[in-house]
Amino acid sequence: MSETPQTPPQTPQQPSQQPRQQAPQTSGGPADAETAPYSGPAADRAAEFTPRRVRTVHLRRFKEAGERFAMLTAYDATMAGIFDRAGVEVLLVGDSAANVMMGRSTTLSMTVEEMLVYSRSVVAGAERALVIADVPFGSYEASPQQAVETGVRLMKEGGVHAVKVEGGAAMAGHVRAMVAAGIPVMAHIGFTPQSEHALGGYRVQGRGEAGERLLADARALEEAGAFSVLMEMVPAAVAAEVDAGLAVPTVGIGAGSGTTGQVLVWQDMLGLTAGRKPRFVREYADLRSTVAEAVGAYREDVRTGRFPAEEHSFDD
Ligand SMILES: Nc1nc(=O)c2c([nH]1)NC[C@@H]1CN(c3ccc(C(=O)N[C@@H](CCC(=O)O)C(=O)O)cc3)CN21
Ligand SMILES: CC(C)C(=O)C(=O)O
Ligand SMILES: [Mg+2]
Repeated sequence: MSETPQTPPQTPQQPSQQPRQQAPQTSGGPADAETAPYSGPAADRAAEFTPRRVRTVHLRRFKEAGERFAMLTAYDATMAGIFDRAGVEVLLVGDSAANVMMGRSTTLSMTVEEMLVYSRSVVAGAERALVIADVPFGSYEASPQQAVETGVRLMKEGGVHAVKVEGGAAMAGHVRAMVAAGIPVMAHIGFTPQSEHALGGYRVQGRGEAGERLLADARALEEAGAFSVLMEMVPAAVAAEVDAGLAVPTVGIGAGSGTTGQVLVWQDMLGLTAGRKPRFVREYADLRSTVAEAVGAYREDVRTGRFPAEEHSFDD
């Protein structure tokens, strides 16, 4: 078990026939903010091979180069901008917004309209990351045509670059139709929160014989044209086997370290989520305490008249 990694994410070298993107900047300044998504010597080297915009083809190159990429949820422009500049390759506008943004107990009530608002916000804040939106429960399952219509709306009105669809081989026809319509699709298998009630709660999927089915689902979705397969709460060995059995990159959450990428909900990762945390969460900060202390200090300053001070006030 390693400690919190301090090094910035590495980006795999692109094939030599690819034109190099922007040369790394050596001085600070506004140009750096556009070309170098994170700072430090390793970042300067990586910037040479870092695309201006991460695309699905780059995620495939991570896998081919034996590299890993990071994905994080985002729901607003401010945080999306910070994550984007920190070098996170993929931003997911997750239907987890129903939980962490709207305080609901499940993702089932998320609507396409709500997803469009969050999507536009994240797209506005991200310059380099690939932005993917979850397709909400009830907006795609009925038919491949319904899935295409919702996917088109998320791209056309939400501005996202790709979508994520929950479900196994049963959704392969839907994925095929979406891909044919020009909608890049990430498939989501294993524990699929939209099916919480059908699955009987928050449970690890793919244990024992179910591991074979998981691999068959992943293969069917890859064959249908999914550019990536995400696995949630799957035994690490099964997830590694699925990754090895596919050409497309995989993403894991509670699926061990054998996937190409990893994803977490940002409020979990930064220590904002109250209460019991899923086993797969590592807290990289304690923002709950940081925010509570800062807000407490602000309130105290207001009460005692220490804020605002002269420098915050205007002369006549
Ligand atoms: N804040 C947040 N984080 C998430 O990771 C997340 C959401 N919301 N909302 C949508 C889905 C739901 N997810 C969840 C939520 C809870 C567990 C959970 O309680 N897991 C337990 C039990 C697992 C078991 O042993 O079967 C765990 O300890 O991991 C897992 C996934 C993942 N997604
Ligand atoms: C947990 C991730 C994979 C997700 O689907 C979401 O945030 O909605
Ligand atoms: Mg989701």
